[in-house]
Amino acid sequence: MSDGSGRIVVQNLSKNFGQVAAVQNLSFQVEPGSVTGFLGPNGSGKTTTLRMLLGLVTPTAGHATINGQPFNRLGNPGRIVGGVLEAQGFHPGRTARDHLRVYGAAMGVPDQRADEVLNLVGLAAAGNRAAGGFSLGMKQRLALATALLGDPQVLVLDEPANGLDPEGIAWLRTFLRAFAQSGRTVLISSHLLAEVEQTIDQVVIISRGQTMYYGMLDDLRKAQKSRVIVQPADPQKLAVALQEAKITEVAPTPDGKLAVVGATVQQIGDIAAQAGVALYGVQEERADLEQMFFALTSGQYSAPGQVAHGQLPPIPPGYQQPGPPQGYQQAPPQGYQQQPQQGYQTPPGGWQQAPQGTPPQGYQQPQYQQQPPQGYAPPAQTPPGGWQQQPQQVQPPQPPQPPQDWGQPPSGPQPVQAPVAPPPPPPSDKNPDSGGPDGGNN
Ligand SMILES: Nc1ncnc2c1ncn2[C@@H]1O[C@H](COP(=O)(O)OP(=O)(O)OP(=O)(O)O)[C@@H](O)[C@H]1O
Repeated sequence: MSDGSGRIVVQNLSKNFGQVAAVQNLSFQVEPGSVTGFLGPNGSGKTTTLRMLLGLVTPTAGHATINGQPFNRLGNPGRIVGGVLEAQGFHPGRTARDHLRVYGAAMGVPDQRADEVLNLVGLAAAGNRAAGGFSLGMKQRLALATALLGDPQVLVLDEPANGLDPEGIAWLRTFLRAFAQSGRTVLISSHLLAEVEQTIDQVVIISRGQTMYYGMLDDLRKAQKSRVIVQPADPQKLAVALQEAKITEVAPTPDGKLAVVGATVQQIGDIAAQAGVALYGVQEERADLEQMFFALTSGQYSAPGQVAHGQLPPIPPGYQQPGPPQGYQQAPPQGYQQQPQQGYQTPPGGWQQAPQGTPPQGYQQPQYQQQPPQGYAPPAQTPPGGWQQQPQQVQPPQPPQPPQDWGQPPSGPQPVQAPVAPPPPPPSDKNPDSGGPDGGNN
């Protein structure tokens, strides 16, 4: 029996495709009134999880429920869940309006609902155009319109921002925030944190099918740390002086500077002065959220597998406390090798190692840049990789930036009149040519 809560529960969910463990023991919950981002690199298991949630793939173990029920036991799923797994499967010669009417009829909603949802997604002017001529962004909107036909309580969207231009992303953010503010539930996946950062409240980050972080985005923000890059006249002497002052997280940078964690600019300046070491430059750098994401998903770590809600992620590389956390493998990074200077002995314990390996495809390897990336215009959205330069002064962590559009009155989908009869096909399974939603792999 559906509990009507609008809650999504994923419990110890696993899926193997032969030898491929696509999803491993995944657990999280999405509450109504919130937007949860389901994030992970390509191939990390996002789509497989969403497919299990939408009843398109049979789990190997565990379960996923909406309103306390597996998808296939929801009485009229199209009225409860709107799902978009890919913006494909539209009949190319059919107009957007006709496409919606066909799906609406299967769901038992009146024809006029097609125009309502076209308006909701900003496609009113394109209702008479054939979907085959739509851009990717327009197809995303049409797919969303299809999911909204049944005026659902829950939205599950796989990479909804894919193909949208910046204006489209801003629009989607406003729409999803308003949808959630009207008391409904939103779960969206993405492989780009920056793309959804301003939209989501809660985040589930997965890598290789396993949970790396599950909790509020604000808590992840608070976990950001800063480090200070110092350019001393004598790096070795300063490193020793810092060690003696119990500041042990000190690492040489490839260009002969020192990266210091756990000390303020002032503390370092004082220690340098006492040690008689001249400083030619001091800059504070703050790890941005995207970099936390890289650190969590780069695959260099053995994954923790089960992470309780609110559990903070491991400290990103470069910010490790002395000694690697249990279960973690540290190795010298690519592009950031430990390079003791000539005649410059590495002090024992406290030399931190930075990230290893190549980032997942599509990602920029975070660099320990001394200069902000070219063209970087802070601060509305921090670009991937890179560190925010904060010369000389230690800045407190930046408060989360509310999206510009927050606070707008909810403008969610309008109620559908005359709920009707036969259980419609899942809206996500829109491709009549797919030969079955699971592609024979469930
Ligand atoms: N039907 C299938 N048969 C075999 N392997 C599959 C199948 N579906 C997914 N996989 C594998 O499961 C893993 C997770 O894939 P999935 O599509 O869920 O990842 P994803 O995070 O959604 O990736 P992307 O961001 O690229 O869409 C991958 O290794 C993928 O190759």
